[in-house]
Formats: sequence, C-alpha cells, structure tokens
Amino acid sequence: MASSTTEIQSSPINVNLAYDKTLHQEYKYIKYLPVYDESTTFPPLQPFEFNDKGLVADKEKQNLFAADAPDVSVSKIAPVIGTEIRGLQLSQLNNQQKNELALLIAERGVVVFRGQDFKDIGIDRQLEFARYFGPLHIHPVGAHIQDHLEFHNIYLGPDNEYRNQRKLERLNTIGFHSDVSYEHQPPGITLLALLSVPETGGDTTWASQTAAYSRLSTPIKTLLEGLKAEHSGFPQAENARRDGKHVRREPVKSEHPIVRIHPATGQKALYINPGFTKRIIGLKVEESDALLDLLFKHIAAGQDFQARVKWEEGTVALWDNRVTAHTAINDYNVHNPQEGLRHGIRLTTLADKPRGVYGLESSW
Ligand SMILES: O=C(O)CCC(=O)C(=O)O
Ligand SMILES: [Fe+2]
Repeated sequence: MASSTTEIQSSPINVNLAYDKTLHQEYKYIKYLPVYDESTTFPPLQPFEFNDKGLVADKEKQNLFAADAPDVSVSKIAPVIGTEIRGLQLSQLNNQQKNELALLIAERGVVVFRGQDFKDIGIDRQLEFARYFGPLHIHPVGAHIQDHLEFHNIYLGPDNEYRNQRKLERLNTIGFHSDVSYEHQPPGITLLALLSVPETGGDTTWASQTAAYSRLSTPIKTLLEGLKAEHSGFPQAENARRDGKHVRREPVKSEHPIVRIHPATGQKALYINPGFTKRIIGLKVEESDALLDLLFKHIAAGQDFQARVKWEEGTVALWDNRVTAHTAINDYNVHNPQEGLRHGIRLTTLADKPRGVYGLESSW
C-alpha cells in the first residue's frame, strides 16, 4: 500500500555500521570512507531566502557550450530526461557557466559529466562548487566523511552488513525517492560523484516528474493541482534509532503541493515519492492510498520518461530533486571482489519552499 513505505516496513537490524578498515588499506579514497559522527546534534533547519541560479542564466547556454570549445560533446540520454556531457570539467566552470548549468539541470532533470577530476580537486573546492547553488544539507542520519558532515556517503561493499541485509528483505532493490523531501525547503541541485564503480551494475535511474505530470489526464491534473501531501522524516529517524544510529537533527514533516512549479523553468512537476510521501491532505485514507499508489506505480513504471545511467570512473551526476525521482540499482554481488566496491559522495543543496498552482504553498 502506498502509505506503507520501505522505511516503515523494514525490520530491526543490529549490525556493525562501521566499515572494515583492514579491507581497504590500498584504497585510493580511504579518507572518503563512511563514518558516523556520534556526538554532533543540530537544531532545526531555519528558513532562508533562495535565489535559483537558473533564473539569471542565458537560456541559450552560450557560455556553457561556447562555440570555440569544439571538444565538448553534449548528448541527450533519453528524449525527455538526461543530458550527458564530455569534454568539460566542472572544476573549471565560471559563474555564468554554473548559472546555465543550473538551468540545464532543471530542464533536463539530470546532467551527467564524464571524465571529471572532481574527486581530486580537494574537499574545500568541492564544497565551494556545490555551495554556489544553495546552502548545503546535512543528512539527519546518514554516514558521511571524516570531519565533513555535508558529504553524504554512499557505500556498498562486503563490509556494509546493514545494506546487504536490507537487500535480502525484498524482491528487488528499486526505491524511487526525491532526497529528504520532508524538509520544509527541500533539496534542489544535488551532486553525486562515485569514487569507486563496480565492473558492471550499480546504475542509477532518474524519472522525470515533469513528464510524469504531463502524461496525466486533465481531470486528474486539475484534482492534484489543488492538493498537498505530507512528507515525513519520522520513519527514517525512528528506524535509524532502532538500528543504533545517531539522529543528529530531529525529524520534521511538511505538507507540500503535489504539483510543484519550478522557479526557473516555470514547469509543473509531480512532487510526491514513495520514499517519503505518506498521505494526501484532506482525503479519506483509502482515497489517499489509492491515488498515491496510482502515482507511485506511474513513476516507477514509466521507462519512457526515465534515464538509466551507467557510472564510469570520473562520472559526476547532478540532478534537480524538485523535478525528478531516482533510485539506486543494487544488482551486483558485493561479496565478489572482482565485481568491486561501489562508493560515492553526495553534496545536496537546499532550495525554495515548494510553490504550487493557484498560490498553493507548503506548510507544516
Ligand atoms: O547510489 C545511488 O545510485 C543513488 C543513491 C541516492 O539515492 C542518492 O545519492 O541520493
Ligand atoms: Fe537519493
């Protein structure tokens, strides 16, 4: 049922959360391995004014794709979502180019840069790059890197017992979500750099929520445009506590418009996801469950508005959490050393308070 998410259904797991140091003596990115700070706690996030960088961008993107840069190749991954770029270094972009990139990410949902030096430019420059787009989010329960809680750690190896046990509970590992959508001003642009990529497998799929919305019939669009849904961080925090993790910021709930308008493109997108959306405000339980179930199935089944990205050494993906949902694909055997380790670091920027049609606004 729609109202019972992966988080709620999961059973207690009590395993060692730390990675096994002896396995990674030779690992080039050992300083980025996941750790859990057990002592820091943070107060609630405060409201802030957000200015989308895409609003001041040249719509033609003549700086990002300058005519005198013939080595840059740009291709669409799928017609309605995803762009792949080769021959441009994120670390070299000036502010005008970053503004155009923000707009491109909003328009295409996800932009994948290949052959990047990003992970080697140093922690401070990575942070500075991401902060250009918005304040950085610190995950309330996730693993991070030593001394830098802004880097959310994505790690799947033989020594991640927690994830490996979770995988065994389910028929498949697909879980579409928009990152921490329960926050009052949830994430916009998010950046994931993989440091270690398995030989094959471990792709990520993004679904266009703009296309998912536009496929709906007019009567359903009209119905959804007048409604808000509750997104909750409570199950995530409760499960984390139960499993012995430290919760560094108390969870919140938000009621966000189901149809959200992107401030830079003006496009409407569905803003609900199976990861965190619990119920539709004002509907009876069965009505809410039936409608959410329909929409969650629509998002997950819509391979004709999804982009599946195969990671390579040096790939960095940037997506807009306001107009996409995504899922990791955990299809490789972490216990086979030949298949390798999957490890990445994510920086997440916070954005606007969601705004819907007819002035509908988020509340909490
Ligand atoms: O590991 C992945 O492919 C994506 C994980 C994820 O959901 C995220 O980084 O937000
Ligand atoms: Fe995610």
